Amino acid sequence: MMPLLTTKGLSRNFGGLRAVDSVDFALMPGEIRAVIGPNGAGKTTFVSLVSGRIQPSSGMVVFDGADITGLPAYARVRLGVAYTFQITSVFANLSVYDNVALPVQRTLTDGRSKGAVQAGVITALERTGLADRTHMLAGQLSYGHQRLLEVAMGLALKPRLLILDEPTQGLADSEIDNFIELVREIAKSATVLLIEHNMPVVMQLADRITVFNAGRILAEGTPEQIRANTEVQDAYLGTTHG
Ligand SMILES: Nc1ncnc2c1ncn2[C@@H]1O[C@H](COP(=O)(O)OP(=O)(O)OP(=O)(O)O)[C@@H](O)[C@H]1O
Repeated sequence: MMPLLTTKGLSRNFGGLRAVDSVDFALMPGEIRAVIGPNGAGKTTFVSLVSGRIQPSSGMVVFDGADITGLPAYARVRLGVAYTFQITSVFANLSVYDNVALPVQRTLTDGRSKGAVQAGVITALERTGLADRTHMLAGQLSYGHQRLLEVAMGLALKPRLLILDEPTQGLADSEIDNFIELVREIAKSATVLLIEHNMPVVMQLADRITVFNAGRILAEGTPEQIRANTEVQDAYLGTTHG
């Protein structure tokens, strides 16, 4: 089987800092992959390079066999790479429905009819359990529901690869259980790449784990392999992440 996504020698500098340093990475179709690592390890920079939110200093990104290095984020969305927008991009004074519909209207210019857009938005809201809140203002949703709204915004783009950046941060335990079920459901039709700090979530959800440290991949493996890896435990010592 061919990987859905690969990176080769992917690097990104910020001034003198090499935030992502020559990363070779491969993701198989249908996988749920968790990216973990201490604060400042380069996780967000790495997934931002994959999504096209930022561009690399060197190296390449290949999606489904095509070199997508240099393509802007919206062009990658059209190919099937969606990144969940941080909560700051939820428009509090727009309806839940419009928050999901707008990214679709902005990025997918594949001649979809209004009805098809509408159906896609409703499906995404149903899958995330927000269908009975479509007309509420997004700002009236609870924090947990706003985080689900971000996922709905990504899902409505019908991604083949859905990238989630710390999706469970700030959720209550009961919300986290529902979230785990949601991601398993999403993974039936898409590949999922998530940055996650909540270790029980990572251990329950991930098929494989990639551990970043100082801009590089320190280790990669199944949850069992990563749990038993003393190098990984050492990398976390002295860091303050919860
Ligand atoms: N836009 C930027 N300008 C300058 N430095 C940056 C920028 N973005 C990230 N960095 C630096 O790059 C390094 C990696 O940051 P990044 O956010 O990718 O780490 P992370 O693993 O996602 O950390 P966290 O778990 O805290 O979110 C850090 O030292 C950070 O300060």
